[in-house]
Amino acid sequence: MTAQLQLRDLTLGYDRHPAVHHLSGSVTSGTLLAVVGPNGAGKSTLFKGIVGALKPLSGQIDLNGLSPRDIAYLPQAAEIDRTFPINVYDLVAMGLWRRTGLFGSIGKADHAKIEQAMAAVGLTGFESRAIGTLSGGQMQRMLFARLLLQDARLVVLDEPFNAIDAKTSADLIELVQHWHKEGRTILAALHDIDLVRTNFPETLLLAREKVAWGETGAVLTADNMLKARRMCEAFDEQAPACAA
Ligand SMILES: Nc1ncnc2c1ncn2[C@@H]1O[C@H](COP(=O)(O)OP(=O)(O)OP(=O)(O)O)[C@@H](O)[C@H]1O
Repeated sequence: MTAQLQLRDLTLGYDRHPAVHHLSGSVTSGTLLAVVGPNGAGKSTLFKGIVGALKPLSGQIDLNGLSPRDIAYLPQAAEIDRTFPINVYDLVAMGLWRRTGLFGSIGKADHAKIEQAMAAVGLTGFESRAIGTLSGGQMQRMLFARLLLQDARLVVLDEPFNAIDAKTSADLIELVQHWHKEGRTILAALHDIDLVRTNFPETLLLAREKVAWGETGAVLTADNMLKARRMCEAFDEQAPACAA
C-alpha cells in the first residue's frame, strides 16, 4: 500500500522552540486518522507543517508527489477572519480556485458544482449571506462545502467539530465518512475521544512527541492517555531547539 504521507524525524516549532519533536511515521493512502492529545500537544503545529504553513526545524515531510496547495485544509475556527467582507457563495467558490485560477471565471458547470456543495452541507438559501452573520455551525458547514469543491486526495481538518451543535457535527462526520469511502486520506485533530473511537480506525496520540500511533483501540488506552497528559505538563515551553 502506498504512503500518502511520511514524516521522518520531524521537528517543528516557533522561534526555534520546538513544539513537535522527532516525529516519524507514515500514513497509508486512504487512511482515516485522528490526531489526539492534550492542549498544546502540537496537533495544530503538525498540521501547519504538513500543509506547508510552517517550515520544519529539522526532518522531512514527504507528501508522495502532492504539493501543499493540493491539500484541503480546514484550520481551527479561531484562525478564520469572520469579518472579511465576502458572502457564503463566493467563499465556497474559492474551493475551485486551484482549477479556475484566482481570478478565473466560473462557468455554468462550476456554478452547478457550487450549488451541489452548498446543498450537501444544508446551506441552500444562504448564498448571499455575509459570512460574519453565520452561526458557528453554519460557518463550519460553509467551510466543508469549500473543502468538497477542492476535491483533494489529502484532507487535513483541525478540530472540525469543536463548539458546534450535535446535528451539524453528525452531518459533517457523515461527509468525512463519505470521503473515506472514496479513498481519500484524512487527518483530523480531535478532542472528543468517544467520537474518535466510533469513527476513526487509526489514531496518533501526540504529546509533543509520539506517545502511540496505530489502531485506535490500542492507542487510546488509559495508560497512554495519562502518559500523554504528563508529558505535556512536564514540557518546558522555553526549551531551546535540541541537537537533532
Ligand atoms: N504561533 C505560535 N508562536 C509561538 N508558539 C506557538 C505558536 N502556535 C503554537 N505555539 C505553541 O506550540 C505548542 C503547540 O501548540 P499547538 O497549537 O500545536 O497545540 P495543539 O495540540 O493544537 O493544542 P490545542 O488542543 O490547544 O489546540 C504550544 O506550546 C503553543 O503555545
